[in-house]
Amino acid sequence: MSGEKEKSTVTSAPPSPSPSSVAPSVEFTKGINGLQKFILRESRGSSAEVYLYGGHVTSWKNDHGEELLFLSSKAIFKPPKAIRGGIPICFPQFAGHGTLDQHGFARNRFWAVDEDPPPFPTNTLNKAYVDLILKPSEEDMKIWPHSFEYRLRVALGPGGDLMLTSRIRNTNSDGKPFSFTFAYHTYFSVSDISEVRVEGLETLDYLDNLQNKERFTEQGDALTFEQEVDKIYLSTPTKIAIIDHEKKRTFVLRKDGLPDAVVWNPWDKKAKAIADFGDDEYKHMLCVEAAAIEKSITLKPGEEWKGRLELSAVPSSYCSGQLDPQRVLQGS
Ligand SMILES: O=P(O)(O)OC[C@H]1O[C@H](O)[C@H](O)[C@@H](O)[C@@H]1O
Repeated sequence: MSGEKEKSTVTSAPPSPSPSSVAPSVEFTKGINGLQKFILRESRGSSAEVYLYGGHVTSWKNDHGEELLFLSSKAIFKPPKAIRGGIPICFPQFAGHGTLDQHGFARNRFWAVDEDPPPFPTNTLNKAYVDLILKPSEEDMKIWPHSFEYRLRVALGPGGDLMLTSRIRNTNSDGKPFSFTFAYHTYFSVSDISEVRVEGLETLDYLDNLQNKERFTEQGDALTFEQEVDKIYLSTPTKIAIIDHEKKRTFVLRKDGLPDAVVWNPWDKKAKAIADFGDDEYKHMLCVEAAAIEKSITLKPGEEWKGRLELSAVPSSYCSGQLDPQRVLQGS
């Protein structure tokens, strides 16, 4: 199959702020190995790519065309392997927290375009966005016997902010509730992991996946990285920052409905053991994953859960300490 354009749609037509700008647009095309993807473009030049396979965001670029997400050079765009990098969706199970395969199955299913999504409360003016939907197949129901509708909207705002909204509804007709755990497994691209600091998680409790999920309390300082890390921070604030000193760039995560945050970097030894991950690539990535893990989400038939993640990348004149938990709680 060729990489030819199949269809092009403009989702909104805002007034042009300058003669050089173009309206936000959404293009449906073929990506790697002929897998279908959407390219979202906003008027100032930033863009994002979303594959139907996995409902997976694989690229997010700022208005200078710089890639902000890490995607492994060894990523395999071939089902049933999940794509290594970008934003895999972990649903209905995070990692091995249950009987399903690692991270559940949403990340390696083909999603469909949601042609007629229920209304969103958020304003879509000036945004390029796409709505996807995942419903379980008969095979899926054999391993997870529940009927659901998972709607995902991926939107790119005029400033280049990337927004993911998940709406998951229990559509069981047998009257049964279901429970799930969840994560937006975001791989951020960083210049050098040893130059990176994470703010917003200091002093919090976490479960350490490298120590039998034992519970510890983080020290008072911002997180820095010198070795493998795989921790689930609990009851985290709605804002977390990843400060990349070398790039002079700060990523800000804002999240809603997602109390936990996983921080993962495999470091050198584990990197070598992951087939679709380059030996040295751990130096250039950090996963900070907005999640709901410690307390699973339970939905009765007809109930819907919403989990939202908003990512922005700003120049690092960003003040250290801005995400002091107390100040975040006070809303400053
Ligand atoms: O290799 P994957 O199945 O994509 O998982 C990659 C990583 O995901 C999460 O961050 C988990 O906390 C890690 O334990 C796991 O190694």
